[in-house]
Parts: sequence; structure tokens; C-alpha cells
Amino acid sequence: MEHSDIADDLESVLITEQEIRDKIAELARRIEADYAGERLLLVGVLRGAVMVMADLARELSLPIEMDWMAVSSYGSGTQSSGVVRILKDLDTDLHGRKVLIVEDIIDSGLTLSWLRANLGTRGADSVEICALLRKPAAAKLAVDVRYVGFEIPNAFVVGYGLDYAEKYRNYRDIGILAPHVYSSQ
Ligand SMILES: O=P(O)(O)OC[C@H]1O[C@H](OP(=O)(O)OP(=O)(O)O)[C@H](O)[C@@H]1O
Ligand SMILES: Nc1nc2[nH]cnc2c(=O)[nH]1
Ligand SMILES: [Mg+2]
Repeated sequence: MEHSDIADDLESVLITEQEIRDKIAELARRIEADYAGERLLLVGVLRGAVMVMADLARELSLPIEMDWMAVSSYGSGTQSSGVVRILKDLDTDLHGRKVLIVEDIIDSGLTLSWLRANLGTRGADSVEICALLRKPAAAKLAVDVRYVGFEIPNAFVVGYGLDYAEKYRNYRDIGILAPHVYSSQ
């Protein structure tokens, strides 16, 4: 698929590739300052966080390790089902580790509050969260998110890892999906 085809399915671009790059660099400087001298474990949440994880990891000048979890709370729709399932667990023992969960987006906050609680029982030294995007509903939650890239409005966004029915993850900007895409499904 050509990029122009993806762009036809967007109502508008919300965050450009360049803005994402600048924000990841800004987050990386904060993380480097906070974890200087530490052996950080980045935990990426498949599949949405793949792009953030790849770019953040390469931007960090710290010695990091990477592991992955796959959890699912959405299926192929745009509404949270309210049920979080582990589809793939970590391979790393968390005892004594400084863990940073890396996410693309916090919407209801359900995925991350569940994940933070789950990882919190595994003996880690600390479990913090870095999310590129956060929607208003989650900003009100008690989940303490140390690193947030952008506060965004309550719209369904795609691109830079974020999908709609598995499409648009490879779009370089982050955009709001056009209504005709939903109605044609
Ligand atoms: O704050 P919440 O309301 O829980 O929503 C956020 C989660 O939803 C999306 O993942 P999804 O479960 O759709 O799977 P994916 O990462 O494979 O796209 C997104 O990547 C976050 O992980
Ligand atoms: N692609 C995508 N996935 C989500 N999961 C929760 N919110 C969103 C969103 O706005 N876009
Ligand atoms: Mg996800």
C-alpha cells in the first residue's frame, strides 16, 4: 500500500513524524537523567508500542535491555472490551530490575493499570511507565505515568504503531481516522 492511500483514510494529521521524533528525543533525555548508572529494562507492549520502542531504545544512550509482552483488551474494534488477556509473557526475571513499560497510547487506562499491577508483583525494584499518547479519560485515572509524550483529544488515532483492524500501523504520522473508513467496514 502507498502512503498516499493511507492518508486518504485520515480526516487529519494530528502529530507529524518530525514532532514524534522531537518528543521521543525529549523523553529520552529525561529517562537518561533519571536512570543514569542503572541497568534499565524496557518492556514494550505488543503490538502498538513497536515503533515507540524501536525509536526510544535507539535514542537512549543508556545500556538498556528490551523485552516484550502481548496483552489484548480491544480485539479488532475501537472500544475496550474491559478484559485484559496475556497473549505473550516476559522472558525476563524482574527481581531487582528497574522496569520501564513502553506504550503507544493510554486511552481508558485499563491496559496499563492492569499491567503495572501485574508487573508490580514480580519483585522489580521499580516499575514506571512511558506512553507516547494519553487521552483525557486516562489523565483522570490514578495510574501514575511518569513519562507522557502528548496529551491528545478523545478521537480514535492511527499510525506510528497504532492500528484500526490491523491497518495503518506503518503510517509515519499520527492521524485521526476518517468516518468513511468505519462505515465501509
Ligand atoms: O488504555 P486502554 O483503553 O487500555 O487502551 C490502550 C491500549 O490499546 C491499544 O492496544 P490493543 O489492545 O488494541 O492492541 P495492539 O497494541 O496490538 O494494537 C494500545 O496499543 C494500548 O495498548
Ligand atoms: N489505534 C488505536 N488504538 C487505540 N486503543 C485505544 N485507543 C486507541 C486509539 O485511539 N487508536
Ligand atoms: Mg497496545
